[in-house]
Amino acid sequence: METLSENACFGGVQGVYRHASSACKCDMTFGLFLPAEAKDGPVPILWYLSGLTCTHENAMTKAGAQGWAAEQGIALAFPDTSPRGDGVADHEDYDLGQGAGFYVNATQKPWAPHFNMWDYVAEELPALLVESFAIDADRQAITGHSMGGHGALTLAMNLPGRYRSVSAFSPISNPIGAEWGRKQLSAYLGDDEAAWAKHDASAMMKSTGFNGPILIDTGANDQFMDLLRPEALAQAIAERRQQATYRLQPGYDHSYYFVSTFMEDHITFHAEALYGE
Ligand SMILES: N[C@@H](CCC(=O)N[C@@H](CSC=O)C(=O)NCC(=O)O)C(=O)O
Repeated sequence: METLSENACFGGVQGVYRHASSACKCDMTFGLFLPAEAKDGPVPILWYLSGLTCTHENAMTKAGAQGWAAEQGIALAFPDTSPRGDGVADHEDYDLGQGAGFYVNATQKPWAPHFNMWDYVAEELPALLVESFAIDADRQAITGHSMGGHGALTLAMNLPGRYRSVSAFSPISNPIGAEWGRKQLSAYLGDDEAAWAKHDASAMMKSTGFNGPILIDTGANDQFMDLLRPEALAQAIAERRQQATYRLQPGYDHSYYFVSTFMEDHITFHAEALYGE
């Protein structure tokens, strides 16, 4: 693993690192914020999964998360959103290919050899972080924005016991029922929709749910509302009687101005779960 940068940040360190990924079969870059407490021993970690067009850098520089994480003594992981590089397939559309990995393991050409973001985020990167940094593997939580909110919710519901809490900012909530989802799931996973269900937060909520607290915020003025389909997930939460707080925030859109506004709430929410019994 190569250190690309390390900067003092709120008493801790904001680092950027690159490593050869076996899951994605290319070099991958990620950001990691370690609070001051990590000098004394392993700290809890909050994963932040980013949205379409993002790299590891967008949330790291725009979400305003480090100050709140430093107050709570929590590490923050910022993975990239897809494999990248000259030998990696891509598409001219901004919502397919590089920058749009959708947190699945692709089974279809030309994506299959590299687009394994599920394995990368669920297995490879956690193992690397626990091995290389002062991270407590037993205290993990996950959040994300838009495509990353979809990833956070589906990973949390598919991996019971892994994350103590899950939250999301304007998540893609029903990809089977919207163009932000059908396009990518058919490209990466093929036309058999049975393989899509584990990657649909509303379907997973109906079938499985989450054994822990959930917090979701979406801006009421979100310009992508019809693609996100929050109503499908809200209905599934209600039908399941799942423990959850689902808020529509008046006046807010899909941007990082919205994400940064509610970041304190989300980190406080995760801290309660990460430090509880
Ligand atoms: N290219 C489009 C839309 C891009 C966009 O809004 N991306 C969001 C995530 S959308 C869902 O996953 C984002 O986080 N962008 C990065 C940022 O720093 O804002 C357009 O430009 O309209």
